[in-house]
Amino acid sequence: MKTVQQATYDILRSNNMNIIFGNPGSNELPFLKNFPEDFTYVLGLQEAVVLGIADGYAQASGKPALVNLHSAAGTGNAMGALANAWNSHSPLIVTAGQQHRAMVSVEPYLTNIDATQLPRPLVKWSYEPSTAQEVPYSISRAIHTAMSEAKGPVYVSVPYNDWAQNAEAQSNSLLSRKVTSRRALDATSLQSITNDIRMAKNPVMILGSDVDADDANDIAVQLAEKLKCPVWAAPSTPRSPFPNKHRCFKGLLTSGINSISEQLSAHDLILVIGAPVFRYHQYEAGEYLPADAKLIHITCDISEAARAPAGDAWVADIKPAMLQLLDSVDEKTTEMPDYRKSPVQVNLTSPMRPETVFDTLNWAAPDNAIFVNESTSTTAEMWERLNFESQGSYYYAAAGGLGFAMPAGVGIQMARPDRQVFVVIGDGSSNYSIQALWTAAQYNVPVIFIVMKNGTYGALRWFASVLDIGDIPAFDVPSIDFTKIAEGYGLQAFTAGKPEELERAIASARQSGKPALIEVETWGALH
Ligand SMILES: Cc1ncc(Cn2c(C)c(CCOP(=O)(O)OP(=O)(O)O)sc2=O)c(N)n1
Ligand SMILES: [Ca+2]
Repeated sequence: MKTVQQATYDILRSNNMNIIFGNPGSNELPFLKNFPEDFTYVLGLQEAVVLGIADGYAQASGKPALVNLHSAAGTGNAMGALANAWNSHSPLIVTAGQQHRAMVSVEPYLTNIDATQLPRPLVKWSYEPSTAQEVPYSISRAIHTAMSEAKGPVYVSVPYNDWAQNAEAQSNSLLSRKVTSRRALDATSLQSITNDIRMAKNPVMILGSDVDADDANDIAVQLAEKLKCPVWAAPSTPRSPFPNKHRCFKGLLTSGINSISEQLSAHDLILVIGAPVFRYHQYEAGEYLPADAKLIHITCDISEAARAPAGDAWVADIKPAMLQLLDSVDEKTTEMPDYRKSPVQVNLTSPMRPETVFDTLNWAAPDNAIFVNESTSTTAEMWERLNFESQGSYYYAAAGGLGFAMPAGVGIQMARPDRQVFVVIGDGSSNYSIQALWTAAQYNVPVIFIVMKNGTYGALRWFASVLDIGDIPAFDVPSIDFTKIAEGYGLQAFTAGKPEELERAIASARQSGKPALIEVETWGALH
């Protein structure tokens, strides 16, 4: 007779989930007892790190990831990271240990009070099984829910005495289950969209992270070349849906209601695929669409479709829908868009400008490098100067929650050992989950962290100017030595003040095959 713990590990095995990302407390120990040889436990020193690593791993591998947190306190620490995972449709099965089933209602020490409420609304499903025998069924349901489009995190709270109970023999039926959801556009919808595209004189495509998540960037290129249309990445996109040096690519769409309408005012058809309409940032009054423009929205997420403020939406899985469009639209006879002007080389000043850092990094990085961005005031320059040419080459915090990039970089590098991962992060953002450096060192995950040290919360200074706030006492973050912090966590560290120093540090880090942190002093408010 299998225990609930053994039945659960069998379900994880049958779903090819043999890594557990976690940080344990006493409630989780029975789940980890006699830890199976064929599983790996990846320890993060704080739960935002744990969930961030799992998020990066799940996004870069396309596989569901199992997270194991400690009761309410652990779940609470992970909520910021969960907001990012929710917005990036990351398939995370977040489990948390609950107190002993016999005394939960008494609320003893380490109780996860009203456990299923805590992670809402940032999970697709949240459950605490009513009996120990339900646990394997709940874990199986959690995996298939997380993996069905739109993918997303789920939460299961498990009382710690459940794991040693006997599982139902018939729970073995869960091991062979496959749940597949691959929804294409029905014929009528496809016909309607194809007609609108045929009638359009000047279409534009806005692409989002779900294009990259569904491995459809190459289809996006074929579609853009067939339609001869410009392509923008959706505002604040957390992944790169299109090669950013392609002649059709025009950059990151702006993020104000009115500014977006102005930016797209020349177009009579706006085709949005794999992104919400839209992830606005600073509020601006104005029209959601340019006059006389029609918006067509194809998304895998029914909530994105329902909440959009304008346009017509179709819910379908991204790759199947794009293949149908590619097959059914007519080739346009207009001219192909021109390449964007190449960015000018910025004069070498000391300290380096971000542009100089990015040009140097782009030169030193291998072609299929992966960049994880959390240098919030330099995102535009990054999109201008780094190469996001291949699938899965760029990641960013989908809910804008800082503390994503360092752990996600570790998870992405674990998922993609064949590609070099660079985390490019501000000196402010570096403090939100810096404990990820320890996990990189301990598990020898050779990610390279580049800290852009301008001594200030640069993006907040920009936002303050937009909102006409003036100065506030919470802008500057001077006097942090990230090399000492990195060395304290067991990581090799370098400083770089000039391009040649940055090149040398990157080369040394890559030759070592070990993780490294490079602190780069860059131009900022304190200069
Ligand atoms: C968890 C969390 N806390 C605070 C913020 C607010 N915030 C903060 C504090 C930013 C400044 C980041 O500064 P940085 O040094 O990392 O990068 P830049 O100097 O390039 O802006 S950007 C931003 O949205 C946030 N997004 N997420
Ligand atoms: Ca900064």
